[in-house]
Amino acid sequence: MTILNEKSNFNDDSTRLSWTKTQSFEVELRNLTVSCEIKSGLVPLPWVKGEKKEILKQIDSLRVPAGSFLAILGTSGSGKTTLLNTISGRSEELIVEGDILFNGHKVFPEEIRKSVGYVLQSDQLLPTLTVRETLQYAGLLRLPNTFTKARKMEIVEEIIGELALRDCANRQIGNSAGKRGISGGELRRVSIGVQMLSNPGVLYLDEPSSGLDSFTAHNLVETLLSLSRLNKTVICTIHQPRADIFKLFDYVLLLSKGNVVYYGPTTGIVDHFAALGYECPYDVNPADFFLDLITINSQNEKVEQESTERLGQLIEGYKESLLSKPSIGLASSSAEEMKRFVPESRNTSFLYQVLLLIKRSFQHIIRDKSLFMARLVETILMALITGGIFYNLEQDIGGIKSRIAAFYIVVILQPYLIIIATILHYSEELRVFDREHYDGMYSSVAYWCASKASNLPFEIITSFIFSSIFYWMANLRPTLVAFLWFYLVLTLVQYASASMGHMSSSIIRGFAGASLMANLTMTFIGISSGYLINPATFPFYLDWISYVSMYAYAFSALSANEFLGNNYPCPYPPDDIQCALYQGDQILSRLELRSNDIGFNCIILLVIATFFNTVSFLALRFIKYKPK
Ligand SMILES: Nc1ncnc2c1ncn2[C@@H]1O[C@H](COP(=O)(O)OP(=O)(O)OP(=O)(O)O)[C@@H](O)[C@H]1O
Repeated sequence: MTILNEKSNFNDDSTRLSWTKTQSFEVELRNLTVSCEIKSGLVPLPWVKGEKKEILKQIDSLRVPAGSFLAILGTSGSGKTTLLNTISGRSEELIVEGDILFNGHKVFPEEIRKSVGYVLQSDQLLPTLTVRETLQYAGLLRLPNTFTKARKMEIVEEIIGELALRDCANRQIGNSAGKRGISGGELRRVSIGVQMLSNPGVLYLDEPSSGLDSFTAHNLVETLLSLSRLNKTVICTIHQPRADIFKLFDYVLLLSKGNVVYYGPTTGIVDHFAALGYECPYDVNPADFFLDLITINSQNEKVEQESTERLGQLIEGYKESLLSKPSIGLASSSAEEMKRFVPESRNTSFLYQVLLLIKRSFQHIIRDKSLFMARLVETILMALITGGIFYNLEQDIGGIKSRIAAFYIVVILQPYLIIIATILHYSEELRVFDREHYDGMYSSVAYWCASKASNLPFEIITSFIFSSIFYWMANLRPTLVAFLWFYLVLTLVQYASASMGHMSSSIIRGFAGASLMANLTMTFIGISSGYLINPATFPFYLDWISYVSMYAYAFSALSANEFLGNNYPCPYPPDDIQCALYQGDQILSRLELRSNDIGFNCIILLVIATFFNTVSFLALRFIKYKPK
């Protein structure tokens, strides 16, 4: 592993951040108790107090020396993730009592989050970027702006080398939805690299080896050991490690039912349990042996009682041992390392974040071939199909009726597909946003601006393609001005629809929930377009829908564009009453639209899109989704 041999050469005395000057933290827990509130009832009411349930019970005098490697082990539900989240400042929903100290100073969740790295159990990365690009974007956003771009890239290359990612540096990340990419172990290392780029004093990892084969898991844990030797305190939770992996940890914390059963050097665990009467057989993996010992077996009452008694005895045994007493058996930090911790502020300017995120989002959209091609092919196919159905419309009564039907189809169908594509796109991208925003890489405002700007060109292009094919195939009003209005209206309704998709995704994460919300909204406002039901006939309590329906305004604009002042050849004598059926203004008045003013309808479409955009902005800003 290169990391052990290669000391970084990117010192920069002008900045706090450089590898050799990394401030590593000793992590100390004093009287730490973590509980949650369990509320009864079908719908938990915020003002009703629930029952308090302790998840972690009084963890005291637990010190993890700076630059060491600690593994938190325990049975399922023992509280490993809760502990990791608490000491990394990520347990907002829990009641935390007691103190967390970094280098002897009490720190609060906000401060902790800014100074540590947290590698989630699942890798939230954009699948279309290469390993190198992923780390470069993270470097550009996380490294201090006192570094030049060239220097940031140098640091990224160093990390790629340290994490043994050179062979796959130019390969795309990929995803489980069919996009081939790098292996699971490489994926984990990229996630670690992203966190390393904030130069954290402590690196936390939740089940870093889950889903990896044992060889890859061993390599990964070796990498983590190497990082700790670079003066990073590394703390991870892990499930049943192999014996050769177990040996790599400096310290082990054994948890069962929220109690500490052992905390101390890995080398001392066998002797500690032997002293309590539980000798680990030489041919058994110590991790398996100790985990079995601390598991409550509920197969039947008798064994459950036995295992509960044994666990109680082991917890007491630990409490009475020297290991549970402060500073016994553990190295303490030097005076230099006990310096007051200063939280890092965000490194880049707002404009820089927006421009970088726009570039990245463009890359992602263009490279997401399935979605990009689906959007393009779908637009062309939809234009050809609808153009084919309404091909070369006659100037007679049938043709006039078909024109009205065509406008309804155009304002509903194409935007509907846009909504689905938008939600599909954001359901993936927002998972990455949640992680990066939580990590403090950029502001939600910067992300919102970038996502709006990067998607707009695609709305403009796809609606141009659709309009160019459909308009002339259907034989609509044959003037350039009328075509341009048609294109503008279609662009605006598509933009408003995409904004609605974005809004749904910003409020509800995940494709299923967001598309359900968007579909319901769309069905509701779609019926009031003015084609299926005349808005003037709506019952009073539904009257408002047509005022907020983008489809109603788009339908009005397209109808006005076609019929206003446009008379079709009447087959009857000019003074025949039936000729009114061929006069555009008469047709419009029978449609009883909200407004025949195309410009006014376009402005309202913009207002509706702005409303959706404002809601998505507020949702991204104020609804916090904790990354998983
Ligand atoms: N926010 C919460 N609200 C209610 N209960 C919670 C909450 N967080 C954790 N718990 C409960 O606390 C216990 C410990 O959970 P935790 O996820 O920390 O365990 P774990 O050791 O990481 O388990 P596993 O290995 O299965 O992931 C579980 O019983 C869990 O249901």
